[in-house]
Amino acid sequence: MEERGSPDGDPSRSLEQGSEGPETPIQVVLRVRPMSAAELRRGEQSALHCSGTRTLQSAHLPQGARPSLSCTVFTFGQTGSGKTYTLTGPPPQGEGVPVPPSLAGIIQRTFAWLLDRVQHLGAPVTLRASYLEIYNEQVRDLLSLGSLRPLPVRWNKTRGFYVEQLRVVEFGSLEALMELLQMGLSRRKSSAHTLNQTSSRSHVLLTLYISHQTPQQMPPVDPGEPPVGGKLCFVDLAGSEKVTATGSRGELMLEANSINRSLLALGHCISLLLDPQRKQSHIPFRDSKLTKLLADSLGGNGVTLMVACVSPSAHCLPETLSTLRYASRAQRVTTRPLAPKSPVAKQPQRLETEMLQLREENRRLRFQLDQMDPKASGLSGARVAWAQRNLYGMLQEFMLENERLRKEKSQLQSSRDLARNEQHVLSQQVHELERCLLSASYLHQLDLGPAPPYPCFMAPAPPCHALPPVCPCCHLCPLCGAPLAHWACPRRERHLPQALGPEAPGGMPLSARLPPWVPPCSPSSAKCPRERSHSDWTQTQVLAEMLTEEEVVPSAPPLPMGPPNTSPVLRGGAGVPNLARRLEALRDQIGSSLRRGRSQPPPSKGARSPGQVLPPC
Ligand SMILES: Nc1ncnc2c1ncn2[C@@H]1O[C@H](COP(=O)(O)OP(=O)(O)OP(=O)(O)O)[C@@H](O)[C@H]1O
Repeated sequence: MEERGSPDGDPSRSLEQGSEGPETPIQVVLRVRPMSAAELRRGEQSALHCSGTRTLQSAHLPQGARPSLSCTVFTFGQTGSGKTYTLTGPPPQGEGVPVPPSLAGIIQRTFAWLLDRVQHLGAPVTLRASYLEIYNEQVRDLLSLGSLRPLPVRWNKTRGFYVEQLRVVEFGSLEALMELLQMGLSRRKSSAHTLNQTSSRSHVLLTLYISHQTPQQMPPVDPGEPPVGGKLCFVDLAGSEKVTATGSRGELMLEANSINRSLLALGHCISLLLDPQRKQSHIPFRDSKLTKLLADSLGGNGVTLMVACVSPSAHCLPETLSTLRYASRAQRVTTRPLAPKSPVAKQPQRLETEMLQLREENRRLRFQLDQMDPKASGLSGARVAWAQRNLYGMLQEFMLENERLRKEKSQLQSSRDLARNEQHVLSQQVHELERCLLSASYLHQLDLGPAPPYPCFMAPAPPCHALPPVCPCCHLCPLCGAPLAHWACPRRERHLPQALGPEAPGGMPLSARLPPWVPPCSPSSAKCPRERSHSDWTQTQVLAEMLTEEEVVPSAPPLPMGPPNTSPVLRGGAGVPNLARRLEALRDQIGSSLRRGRSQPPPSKGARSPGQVLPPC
């Protein structure tokens, strides 16, 4: 079931607003304009006499709708019946010629009264205005800075139906308002037809917004949204017309149809609002733009004044009677005037309830705060203190652990640097020893006899063999002249045949020759004869593996004095132990080679034995 009388049938919207007042009937007044010159010219007679109690007279026309809450004044009636005239008065007779106050329209009179009240009260009031027309079911902003273009009608809970992007202009004087009014009127769509030379072809809504706050104190929610406060809406409906009577054709006829359709929708809503039973149900305010924008006025939340305008002419009597029936129905519609929702305009009872709730909340929060106070006595206070101590303790622990981790990290870094240095030194030593060993083996193989103790063989440093081969014969050491193993020469393939010949003594290629300490291989052995490998020269499997092994880059050094629970990852890789093992193995190998060399008889005169060449490094 939809909310009673809610324009859009949304109950939540009604709940958001303040409490409703007593049901108030829509005020309807009748205004009969005098016979026009055209009517008199046509010889038409006046059909209405404003006398006695049978006819409501214009004398009851209010001096101005007193703006409180949301007020709507709208005029309705046949075309040419004087609706625009009633609201705005006669058009200006010329530049600077003021309209006599006695002829002023409702808008001028209302605004004059309003300004007077504002000045009298001395209250800071902001006045704004918007002005729109509904032409052929399109809403157009008459105060827009650009061209007239259709604007969408939206709806939300707080505002109800509203026109999006409608310009709202601030004004502060009657003259300023009249300027806005004239600007809007000049842009309003009007045409001439048989019954009215300046017939309005659109419904227009002039809305004045009255707020008690200055814009700085309370800016609107969005630029297009009118400020919170009172609202006065003046609606000048386009006149209903019989197309046959007005002789409208083409565009005029289309306009007339649109006007009549929207007036029909308005009449339908009013009929439904009249019936208390049907008022409970859905009111089709959405059927037209006009009913949407008048929904608040008719639906029950504002004060509404309807001015029925009729022509006295007998020629217009059927339309006049229709207007009177319309007015009669409308005055039975009741509304429940409601102040616009405002942050400061809450009801006293609601404020009192809120205050009590806030007091209770305040008391509860104070109690909770007391419970959290460490100085407070009792179990809760002790718990809080315990929690605080624990937190402090945890913080201290974190700090200590942080410090410990920092120290550990620094130790690991220095250990790593130390190990790297050690690895470097060991690498150099291994390198030198390998060279020494290979040179010695080669000399031994060539049977060159004992060699003088060349410095390069006596000590690891300087690493003369590590220098690039600059001598013409690259198999001799460029510094000391000691011969190098043939594979130690980077250009051995080019120089070896010249230096040593394609074959070494014995008719066997040098690379295939066995060193003298190698036991003769068995003829049945599949490996014999074969290309010599490093292992042939070193004769030690471990050494061969180590020499062919790729350099291991340690991920981290071992911890010399590492804590027992240190992660294995932090203890480092096997690079240094490998090098140390290689070094040790090389030393052993060199020693054993020397020993074997010494135990064998010298192969020829002047030949050097490896034992003589290579002292233990
Ligand atoms: N009270 C009045 N006194 C003198 N002239 C009036 C009065 N009311 C209306 N008129 C004149 O009657 C003519 C039609 O008035 P008006 O344009 O206000 O009618 P309307 O109902 O707004 O017409 P429409 O619906 O076609 O726009 C105008 O020339 C206007 O000056």
